[in-house]
Amino acid sequence: MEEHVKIAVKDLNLYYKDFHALKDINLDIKANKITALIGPSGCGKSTFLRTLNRMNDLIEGVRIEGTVLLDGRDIYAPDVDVVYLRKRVGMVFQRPNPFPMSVYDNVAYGPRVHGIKNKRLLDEIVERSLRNAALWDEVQDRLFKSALGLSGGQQQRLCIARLLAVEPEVLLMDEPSSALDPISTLKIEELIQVLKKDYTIVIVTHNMQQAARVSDITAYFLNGELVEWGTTDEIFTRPKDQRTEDYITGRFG
Ligand SMILES: Nc1ncnc2c1ncn2[C@@H]1O[C@H](COP(=O)(O)OP(=O)(O)OP(=O)(O)O)[C@@H](O)[C@H]1O
Repeated sequence: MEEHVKIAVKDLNLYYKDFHALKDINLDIKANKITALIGPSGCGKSTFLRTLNRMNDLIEGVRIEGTVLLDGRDIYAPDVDVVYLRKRVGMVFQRPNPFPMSVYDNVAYGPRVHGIKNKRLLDEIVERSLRNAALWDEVQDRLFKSALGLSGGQQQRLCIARLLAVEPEVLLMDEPSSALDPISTLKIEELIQVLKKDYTIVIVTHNMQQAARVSDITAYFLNGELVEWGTTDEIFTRPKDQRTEDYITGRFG
């Protein structure tokens, strides 16, 4: 069966004023797979991730050329509703950033913004989202307490629950466990594995073991170029490009 390409990136270039940060990127992001973006610091992984839901639009002096097709439609077309795009393609950041409000209100925030007022429906969404983020058992007794009282790992899963509550299709994760301890990291990795059944996931990681453990597809970036991409198994055992080999064997980066 042909795999569905959820996001097709074609000839993508991005400039921060005069600085050419992404160079002719071509990549297919497959539905219900986990794609890991790896590469040394400053190679453009986060910049690339942000092009997938137009988060770079918020940065002054950014110019983008090329196309990013989500289910075949260009997300940079002039008629695209960016708020709706970011609901479909949501993002989790490096540091957990819950809102300074209760656990419940954090998760209900998105659905409320999208017009859901019914209390029973909101209760259902909050519980389902927290369960799907593997957090329900730990917070069901403190739903109305501040989210800022949760541990870092719990806060990050809360941010994932907040994202799931608006029913996205693609989850972008920018080093989601880099601020967490090893046990919380493991929980996030297990969660990501479960979520791929229902979502398409793109994860930036500094940690090559993490990429090898969690992802199906790996893309190696260097100096704004996508050097190569393929199945994680291929990239880690039979890379085609010497530069990839140097990086994954730890000779560089
Ligand atoms: N807002 C900005 N304005 C100008 N240059 C930027 C901006 N954001 C990033 N850059 C530059 O673009 C390049 C790619 O940065 P990016 O953050 O995407 O890399 P990265 O691979 O995610 O790095 P890291 O792993 O350190 O987070 C870097 O040279 C960076 O300095």
